Amino acid sequence: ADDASQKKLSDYECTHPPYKMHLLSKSPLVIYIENFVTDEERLHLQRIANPHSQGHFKHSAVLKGGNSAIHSVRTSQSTTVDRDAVVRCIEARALDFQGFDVPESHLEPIQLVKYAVTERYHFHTDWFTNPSYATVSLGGNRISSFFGYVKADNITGGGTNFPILDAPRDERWCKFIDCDEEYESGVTFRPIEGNVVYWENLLADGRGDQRTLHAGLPVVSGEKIGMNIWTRQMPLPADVRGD
Ligand SMILES: O=C(O)CCC(=O)C(=O)O
Ligand SMILES: [Fe+2]
Repeated sequence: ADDASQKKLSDYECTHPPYKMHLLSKSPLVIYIENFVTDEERLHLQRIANPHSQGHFKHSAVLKGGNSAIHSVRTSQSTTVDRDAVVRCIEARALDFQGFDVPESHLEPIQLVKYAVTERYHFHTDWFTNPSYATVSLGGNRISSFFGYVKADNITGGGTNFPILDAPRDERWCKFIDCDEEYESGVTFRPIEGNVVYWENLLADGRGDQRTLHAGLPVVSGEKIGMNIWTRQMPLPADVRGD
């Protein structure tokens, strides 16, 4: 099976799916994107995250600390994935989406996050609140985030809640956000495979935007695998990029 998937990878050609965007908020900028990650890519990510089915997921974050406005408690497990042709294709899409002129060197390695039943990620911001994590030599702060759903079949719970965002009123949003949530609870995105939420983390002056506070709500049943693609203000050190 490994040979088969290796062979398939050597014939692989990067093509981008016709994803569909919906503007959720102009300030902070939040864009919901349907079908940003294809089924083939999702299955590939699940496979490379679990090379020996034991999993490479760890309870410690890659860059831990500093990125918490309130709590950084995360019971989920995270891992980065090797930059193979499929991963590069997703990276290229994330760069193109941001207007073509973000250099590849500003992208952190794609991070996958896995949640079993009851696991969650408490309220936090993706931008580092501790300036020592966001120095020029470390690539500065995280200008933007893509959070996508790589695996979420038969899941209950596990939405992504942004408590400070205003919930949109049009019913067509109810496909993507939990419309049973109280208006005061902000916006909770449903975990829907292939879709991603994109947002900008920093204000125009470079300070972190508190309104991007969010949490991964506890998974009630099923398993969830999410994907983070973070873009920095400046190039990352080569060893962090893994080049
Ligand atoms: O799991 C989620 O819904 C959100 C995860 C998240 O915010 C993160 O990994 O930074
Ligand atoms: Fe986050």
